[in-house]
Amino acid sequence: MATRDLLDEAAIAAELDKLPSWSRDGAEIRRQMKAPSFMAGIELVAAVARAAEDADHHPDIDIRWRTLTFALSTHSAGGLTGKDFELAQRIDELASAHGAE
Ligand SMILES: C[C@H](O)[C@H](O)[C@H]1CNC2=NC(N)=NC(=O)C2=N1
Repeated sequence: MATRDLLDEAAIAAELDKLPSWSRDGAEIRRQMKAPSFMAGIELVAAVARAAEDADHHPDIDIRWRTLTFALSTHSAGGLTGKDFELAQRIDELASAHGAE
């Protein structure tokens, strides 16, 4: 898959099937999670920030005490691409490692 290409509806549905914690919201996918504590959430956000820099792909992040919401979209392509789903998978791994669910 050329990860920067916009995905069609069938491809988006197939990718979402693999990421049950994520939901579609128009041109974005989003996941909300709860960290064990405020500081654990902040440390998770820092780990996601490092992954985002590595990928040169950056989520929108909302922090409300222990509740974190991550939203992904490829702004340069005007919608969802493979880059969004790759980073979503990485965020899931980091969330598990930080005890967020
Ligand atoms: C130049 C650089 O690659 C772009 O600005 C990147 C940076 N991070 C990005 N993040 C996201 N989510 N979408 C983008 O289109 C995007 N573009």
